[in-house]
Amino acid sequence: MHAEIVVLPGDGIGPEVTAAAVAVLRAVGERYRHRFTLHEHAIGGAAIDACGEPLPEKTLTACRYADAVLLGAVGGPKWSDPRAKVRPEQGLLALRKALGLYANLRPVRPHPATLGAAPIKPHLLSGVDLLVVRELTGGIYFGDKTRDADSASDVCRYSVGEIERVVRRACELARRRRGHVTSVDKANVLETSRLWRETATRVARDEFPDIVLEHQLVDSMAMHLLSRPRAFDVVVTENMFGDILTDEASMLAGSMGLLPSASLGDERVGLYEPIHGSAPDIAGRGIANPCGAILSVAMLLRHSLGLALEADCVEQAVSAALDAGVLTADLAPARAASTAQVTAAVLEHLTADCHVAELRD
Ligand SMILES: NC(=O)C1=CN([C@@H]2O[C@H](COP(=O)(O)OP(=O)(O)OC[C@H]3O[C@@H](n4cnc5c(N)ncnc54)[C@H](O)[C@@H]3O)[C@@H](O)[C@H]2O)C=CC1
Ligand SMILES: CC(C)CC(=O)C(=O)O
Ligand SMILES: [Mg+2]
Repeated sequence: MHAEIVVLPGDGIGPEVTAAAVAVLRAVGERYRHRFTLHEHAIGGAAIDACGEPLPEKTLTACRYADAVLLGAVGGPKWSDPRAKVRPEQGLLALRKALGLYANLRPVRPHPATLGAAPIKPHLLSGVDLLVVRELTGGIYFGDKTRDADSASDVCRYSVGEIERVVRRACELARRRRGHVTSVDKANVLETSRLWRETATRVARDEFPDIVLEHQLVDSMAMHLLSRPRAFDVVVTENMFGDILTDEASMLAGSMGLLPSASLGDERVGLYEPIHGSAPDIAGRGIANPCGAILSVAMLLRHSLGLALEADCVEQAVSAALDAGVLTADLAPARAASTAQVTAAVLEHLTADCHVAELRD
């Protein structure tokens, strides 16, 4: 197949992990004879430096016409002055909104080789397989903001339609999994959460009678995620709660650097990025974990290009590299491999022993 893919490396470790992901994408193209045409564009701080804005028109136009977008991360101290008029993060938020990517899928599946890196008892982690579906284009990140000398405000707003479509997406995904959805809100305090809960209940009852829906308040959910993570299948929640809970959930896997994501809407184009940020504390040292970015390539192949076998293959190659003990410093500080070494190990397994390869050849 032929696909046009826009690559947005961004800032900090963004370009480092994106280079790894692109190497894997190119290897998949060569191995299975697909023609992936890659177009690199600027976003975030890099775009502010190049042309004064975090999401240049040229970048947005390229993304609109692409089959998929692969992104690293944006932001960093260089652009974080509180008085700054433009911020790298605005570019990413604007891109998600412009492409209508309202459902952010963040799977969490601890790998046996990284259980030791998780600050959680291993017996709680075996069998954990959860999928957080985070609403991505509404809520407090997108509400009106005010600021004067001694006060500030951020408005959190959700419409029924915004809640319905993401809950529907979560229920559809649950149907292909274990049929259980946990909707997370703060309905004991927030009006937006009361609307969220009412809407989720109605959508599940009327359209998904086969799905078991439960509700959980976000504060206790933060605890349950760590104390009984096996209890969850699909978790659906609003934008900010999902952002925070998934960084927490990354500790089930052992590192923020391991988790991928797919941001989807109703159109074909999807945006694929690791859940982590630009990690300024380790940027430029060649030690970032590229697995979250590489696994985002697997999600891109599966969700935007319909290449499920190739996606499985990438996931198997990452698992094989982890099994072989090729781990970056976030997972194995005492015997750390570099970003390049982990990428090389993934590429080696991808071409050497991917069983899916034989199936298709
Ligand atoms: N999607 C995006 O582009 C996101 C951007 N950000 C931005 O990133 C910047 C830094 O934010 P932080 O709060 O420090 O969050 P962060 O996710 O960049 O880093 C948090 C911690 O995790 C570590 N870490 C993250 N990714 C890693 C990887 N692949 N390998 C090894 N270690 C990794 C970092 O070294 C750091 O100690 C900020 O400007 C923030 O706004 C934050 C989250 C998402
Ligand atoms: C705009 C981003 C910085 C928000 C975030 O932390 C994320 O999407 O994970
Ligand atoms: Mg985040």
